[in-house]
Amino acid sequence: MRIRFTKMQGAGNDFVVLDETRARLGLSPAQYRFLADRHFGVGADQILTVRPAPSADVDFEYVIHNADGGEVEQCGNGARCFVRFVREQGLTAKEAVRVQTLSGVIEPRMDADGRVTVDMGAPIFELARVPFDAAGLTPEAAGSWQKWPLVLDARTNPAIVSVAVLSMGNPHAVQLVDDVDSAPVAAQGPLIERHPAFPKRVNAGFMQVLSRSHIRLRVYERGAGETLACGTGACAAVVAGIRLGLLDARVDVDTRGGRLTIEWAGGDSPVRMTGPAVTVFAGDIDIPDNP
Ligand SMILES: N[C@@H](CCC[C@H](N)C(=O)O)C(=O)O
Repeated sequence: MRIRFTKMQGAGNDFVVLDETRARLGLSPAQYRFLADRHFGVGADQILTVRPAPSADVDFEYVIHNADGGEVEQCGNGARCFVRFVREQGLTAKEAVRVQTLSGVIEPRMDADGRVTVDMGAPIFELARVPFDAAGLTPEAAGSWQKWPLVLDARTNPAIVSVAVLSMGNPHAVQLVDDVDSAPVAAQGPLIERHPAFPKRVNAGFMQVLSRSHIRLRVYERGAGETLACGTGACAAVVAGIRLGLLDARVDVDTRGGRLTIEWAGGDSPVRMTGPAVTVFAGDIDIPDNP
């Protein structure tokens, strides 16, 4: 099968974007993995698919697959690319689009300066909804909140890391580090991602606080490995930092791929994320039936 694709990136988190507004492509998990493959396919951290609105109160449906082929609930950097894509393809002229995702409705909006701001909805702290299984774990009080001590792996790496746990529609475990450059992202990331306390796996964030309005962040993403930036990871880290008493309501987040700005007023208010969204190139690719 030959398909048309667009390659996009937001702060270096890169995407293959597919238009299914007219017809479903019906790709299998193996075919998503093929598209994401950096040697045999196009190469991407996630595959984003645009589908027609499933109900009258939204403009589109936004479907997200990780590089490992698994479908997931949310992708923040992808949401910014999504609004640029639907406008550039002539699918809408709206500056703000309401988008149905697996985890609810979000609203990305084009800013006057070319960046995109997304209303990502409110963070979720109920452990069962993250989901996080705290059985046998004792929380440590921190700020107005709590952190959870996790033994990474009793056999191969018995180190204990202390993580804040929350969902931005997708699950996140955020830990504080002194220096993101020397943080053990490659060693700990896969162990946190698959820690048994997270039944749906988790995105593992490593946050260095520079001031109350500025952090540095690396994220080992579920289903994709370390990426140059993770939008929901940036939202989760800032929300965690605010609840831990370390950050103010507006924070610049420096990732390896660029800067995102995150705002959260607390409580049930939505998290707002601002950052870049760039079209890199478009093309056609032959996808094998059984890659
Ligand atoms: N890169 C994304 C997050 C993509 C999904 C994530 N890996 C998960 O499995 O939840 C972002 O910008 O938020």
